[in-house]
Amino acid sequence: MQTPLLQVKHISKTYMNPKGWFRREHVRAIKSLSFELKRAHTLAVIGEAGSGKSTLAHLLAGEMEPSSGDILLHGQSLNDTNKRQRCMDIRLIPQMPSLSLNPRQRVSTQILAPLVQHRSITHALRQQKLYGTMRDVGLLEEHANYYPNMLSASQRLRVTLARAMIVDPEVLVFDQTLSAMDITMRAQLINLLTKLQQSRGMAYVMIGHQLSMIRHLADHVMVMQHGEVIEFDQTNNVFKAPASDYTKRMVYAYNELTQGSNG
Ligand SMILES: Nc1ncnc2c1ncn2[C@@H]1O[C@H](COP(=O)(O)OP(=O)(O)OP(=O)(O)O)[C@@H](O)[C@H]1O
Repeated sequence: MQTPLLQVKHISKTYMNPKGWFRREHVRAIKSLSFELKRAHTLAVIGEAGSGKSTLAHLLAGEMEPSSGDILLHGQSLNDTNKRQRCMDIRLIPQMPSLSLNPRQRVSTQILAPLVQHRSITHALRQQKLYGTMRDVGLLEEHANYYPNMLSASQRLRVTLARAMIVDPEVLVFDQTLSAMDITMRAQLINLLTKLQQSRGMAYVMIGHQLSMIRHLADHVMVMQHGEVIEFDQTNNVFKAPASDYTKRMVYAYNELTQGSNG
């Protein structure tokens, strides 16, 4: 059997919060969580506030280490991979992508930033990658010279996507990126992400509650509660027969909304 692209094995994360002068409060944000993700597949992660979704996103992206357990890419533990390579393999798209852009830097500088550390790459190859990636996400070459405030919200999102993709990642993690978007932007993004996944084979982990996006993009849905997985199934099954109370409520509200707007 083929090794899955991403394997998360019994990871846990405990935060130590200072409490008073000498005491520390232990917050177990994630407790023994495991899942697998294949190449060109999408996993949606949903759950109540404080269930550990963002912590999972940051652990996957290597922004902090799990307290225990292991994360493997192509069967190799990310602990054994050097930090820089790891950050290129799994890229995080933040909650408010526009805010992650520097208003005083040109688009080209920001997209190229993750590549700049690679001194071995020639100028010609860098430019080729820059324009190729911009084209892939639907930006024009002339946008390279723009500053972020000269672009629309949708174009700024494309810049953050291009910045993540310039190092050819295997996995993109979206940490509630889509929650603040309007319907038109979401529809554009669904098309773009589907196209990019087909052409590049990237896997996506999508954290958030946008059930319309999940329905269109996700192969599987994972539901978290108190740092644990309470439901994991194919997207169709979750929509047809949600198992947990949380998912039942979400799917019921979604059906009310969509059937209401159709009828
Ligand atoms: N940096 C931190 N230091 C201490 N505790 C934290 C930290 N980040 C998160 N927590 C705690 O860990 C738990 C999980 O938080 P997390 O943000 O991962 O959940 P979430 O599901 O993403 O929530 P939300 O949907 O509200 O963003 C919560 O109890 C939270 O208070």
